Amino acid sequence: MARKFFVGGNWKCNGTTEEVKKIVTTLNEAEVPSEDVVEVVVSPPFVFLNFVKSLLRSDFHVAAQNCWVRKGGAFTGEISAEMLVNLSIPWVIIGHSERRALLKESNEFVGDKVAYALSQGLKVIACIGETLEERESGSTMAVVAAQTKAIADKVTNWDNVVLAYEPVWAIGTGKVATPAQAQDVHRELRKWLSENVSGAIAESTRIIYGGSVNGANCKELAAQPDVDGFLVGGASLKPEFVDIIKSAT
Ligand SMILES: O=C(COP(=O)(O)O)NO
Repeated sequence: MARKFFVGGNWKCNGTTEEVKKIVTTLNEAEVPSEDVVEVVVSPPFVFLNFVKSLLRSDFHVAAQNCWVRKGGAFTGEISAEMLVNLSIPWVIIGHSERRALLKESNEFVGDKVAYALSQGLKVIACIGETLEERESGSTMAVVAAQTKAIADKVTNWDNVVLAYEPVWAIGTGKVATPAQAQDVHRELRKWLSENVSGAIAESTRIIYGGSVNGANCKELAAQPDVDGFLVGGASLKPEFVDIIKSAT
């Protein structure tokens, strides 16, 4: 079965009201393939989430950047899955390497967040990826397999999960993975899903790439058989994000 191409835009901790309006205007005016061909999900910072959702074209969708792992309450600073549901925010990014590094989010904690988000009916972009040190030591697959296992063990509905392979050494560095590097890991991840979950899930689950994707390198990456789309950081704040959406195959 064909997997629908997925292009996520992770705006991270960026934006002012004026900048957000400009980005949304560019997106709303973009001529891109229909949503039967490509699924587009942008993820503004929480403070702009509802604002963007109110302005964004109806064939594009929004995601929150992370959410709390259990019911809301006395968790100062956190955003609960229930709040996202209440605001009809359909997607959430979980397990981003910046959260794993800065806030020491463990594989287990990421798995718990995925489980809770799915239990509340949210769709999850679940992030994994190795550091440069881990790659150079030859432990890439061991690391991403452990990260994937911690997520897979808690997934109750694979239809609502997109797996984002984002090598930490490529995030924000301009050092994009080569198409071969990306395809190698994506193929191994799909094999892992087939051996540890099921052949059908392996076949249907979208595995997207993130890490210095831009308008110039997206086409070659998109042409790889196991690259089902992108999770774009810096370039999602620029007009070239439209070119990346157009790279949908
Ligand atoms: O973190 C990323 C990728 O960021 P860049 O595209 O800026 O490398 N996506 O979630």
